[in-house]
Amino acid sequence: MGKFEVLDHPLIQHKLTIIRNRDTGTKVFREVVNEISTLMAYEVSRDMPLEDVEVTTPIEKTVKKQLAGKKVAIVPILRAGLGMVDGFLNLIPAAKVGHIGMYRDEESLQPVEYFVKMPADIDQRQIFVVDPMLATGGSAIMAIDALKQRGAHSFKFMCLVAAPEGVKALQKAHPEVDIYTAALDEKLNEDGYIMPGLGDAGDRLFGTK
Ligand SMILES: O=P(O)(O)OC[C@H]1O[C@H](OP(=O)(O)OP(=O)(O)O)[C@H](O)[C@@H]1O
Ligand SMILES: O=c1cc[nH]c(=O)[nH]1
Ligand SMILES: [Mg+2]
Repeated sequence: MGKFEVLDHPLIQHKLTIIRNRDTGTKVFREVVNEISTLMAYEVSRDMPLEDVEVTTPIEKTVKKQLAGKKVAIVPILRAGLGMVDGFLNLIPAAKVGHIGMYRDEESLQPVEYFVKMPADIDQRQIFVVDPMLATGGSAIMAIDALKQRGAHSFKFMCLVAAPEGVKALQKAHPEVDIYTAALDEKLNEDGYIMPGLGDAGDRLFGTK
């Protein structure tokens, strides 16, 4: 079974409370999602492999560490996942970005895929799938299914708010995937929204409601 971690650093908790507030407008919402994503990227990159490298300081020659150059791809689930990309790239600027478009049918709550564009060497990359919300888990599961069909095999999933139902479903469908969230909320309501959650992440990021 992959990891399940709630990244509850005080700065992350504080910023998450700002975006939960219904009075927070689009501009601040977007900025704070970006900031939280950078903080989360710092946490989830803790186990990135290092290698020895020789470096000459002004004093002497020594052997120290550098990133081993493992290839990384960030895959946002559109639309809301887009809000997490720049924050991540702040720390891992050389990462490639793949996009997967998916919306949740309002009646059935089933995800519908509408776009996929991945880097050509996706099968060789450590993939960070990002989406602010893990609700029923349907979108995350279908996104990872789509990536596996294209040869990808190494995944971490990052969200801001998760419902217990979504975590369970994702763990059942893709047990090897590490899941990182900034908060584990209480449950889903009858419309499939996370309680207390933060509302519709895509609409709040892009001002579409
Ligand atoms: O876990 P699930 O039950 O599948 O729900 C989560 C999905 O719902 C939201 O997307 P939405 O369908 O609102 O699309 P949008 O990002 O374009 O707004 C959210 O960003 C996730 O992708
Ligand atoms: O609470 C929720 C659930 C799904 N998608 C969202 O954007 N918010
Ligand atoms: Mg939405």
